[in-house]
Amino acid sequence: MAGFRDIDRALFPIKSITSVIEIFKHHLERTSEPDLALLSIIVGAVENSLTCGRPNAPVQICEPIESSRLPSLEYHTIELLYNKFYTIIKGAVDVPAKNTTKTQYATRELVKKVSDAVWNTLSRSYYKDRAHLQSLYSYLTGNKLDCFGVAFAVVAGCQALGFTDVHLALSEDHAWVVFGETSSETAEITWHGKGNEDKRGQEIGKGVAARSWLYVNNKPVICTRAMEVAALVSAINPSLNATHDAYEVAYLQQELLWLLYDLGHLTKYPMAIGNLGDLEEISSTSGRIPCDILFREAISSARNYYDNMHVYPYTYQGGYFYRNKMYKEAFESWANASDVIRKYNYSRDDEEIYKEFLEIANELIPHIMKVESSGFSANSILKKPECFACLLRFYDGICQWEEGSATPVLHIGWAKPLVNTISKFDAEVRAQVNIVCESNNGDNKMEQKTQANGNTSCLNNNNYCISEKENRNNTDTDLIHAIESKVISDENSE
Ligand SMILES: CC1(C)CN=C(N2CCN(c3ncnc4sc(CCF)cc34)CC2)S1
Repeated sequence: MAGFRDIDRALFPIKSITSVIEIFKHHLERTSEPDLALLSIIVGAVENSLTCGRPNAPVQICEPIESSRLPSLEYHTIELLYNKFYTIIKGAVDVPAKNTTKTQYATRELVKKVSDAVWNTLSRSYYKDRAHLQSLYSYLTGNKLDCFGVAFAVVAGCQALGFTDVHLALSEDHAWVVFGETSSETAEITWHGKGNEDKRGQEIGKGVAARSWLYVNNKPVICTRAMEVAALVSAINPSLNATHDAYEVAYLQQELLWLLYDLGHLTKYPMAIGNLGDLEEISSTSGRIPCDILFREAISSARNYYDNMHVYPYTYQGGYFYRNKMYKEAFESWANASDVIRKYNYSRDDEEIYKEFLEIANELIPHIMKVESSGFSANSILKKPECFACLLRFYDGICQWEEGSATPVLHIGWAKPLVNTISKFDAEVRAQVNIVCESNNGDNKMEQKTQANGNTSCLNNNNYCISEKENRNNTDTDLIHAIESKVISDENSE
């Protein structure tokens, strides 16, 4: 058990954000094994005291934020919780006496036993999606964890038992572990979504599940210990209520993400870079790179390390452009997000990303069209063929996502906003978009990623073209044809 080092002890009682950052700095810079349980308990306690604390707690006003006093966190409080965690985990697993010479690797049974130890000490029934259920502080004081929190607790438990080979694996909406001498073993350790039977102990989806977005085509973020610290920092939730954040918690999260960024621990973690971008957009840190660069770095990370199989980096960027009324750029980001999802088959485990695309298609894009078609300006996106091309690429990606899937994606609720949007572009603008039909030799979707000019809308002798896959053998072709016939009939009526 790593336990408390003197330096940690010396930093107690924790009275300010700065001292929390000092403890993280020490663990990240001076140890090979940052203590996941300790760090999670500390940030969980700080988050809890500032977001779920007593409503009439004394509010410091006009204090410099980093030194604003926290409700003091005593060393013995944290030590009690830390030892409670170790006792729970140690009690559930009889680990063979440490063999000093041979490194002991975890087994599937060991991982399952640690998962059971956490699982069986959770409250009987509680609202699993509530905020502030991600930390070991929540687990140890309230017996409640969300699905990410269970996965994190299992990895922290394995670390406490001395298994340095057990690491967190993260997709965009799920978490599991890798372990063993070559980290090639995988195991489910938490549940996913609502009403799904958990698959704890099983290997990660090999079959049809492997082609769903949920498992990111076997390109998950495989964490180091420091990236597991980045995951717990990303999971910090500053929300006070539906409309307000506790700004001290947001500041702590932002400063810790910059600490991890500077140490290089976010390089292969697109979502953590995106989270930092969101925080910087809200409140930029002077002397730091701007948030739009962070969103671009997240995309580069996903393209360089995860074969461009992650969607969220593009929706982080698209959301930023949308909030800042950069609508042409937003369309490009969303079309690029759609180019990722088209490579997958839709499965019922993919609800989260389905909701993301539904909101873009049926809320955000219609809002943009409304705003753009109310004022008349020569610079309007309705005059830009490249915007029309991006929208077609966006919708086409969703159609292709559905192709070959057991579960349908599109329904009539999608068609109305879609046709409304398309028909806002005049015929002479639409005429400038060349739909180039590309023959693909019927490879399944994942292999198509290396197509000649891919799916990007490109400038081609003054026309904008998007590649269109031939031999669409799918009912959704009707949708494309419906759009085309609608667009053509408009032409005839003009
Ligand atoms: C563009 C967005 C809608 C904005 N926030 C997003 N997220 C917020 C932060 N998220 C995350 N941030 C860091 N690490 C992880 S690991 C994970 C899967 C469950 F373990 C999710 C997630 C999930 C995605 S995507």
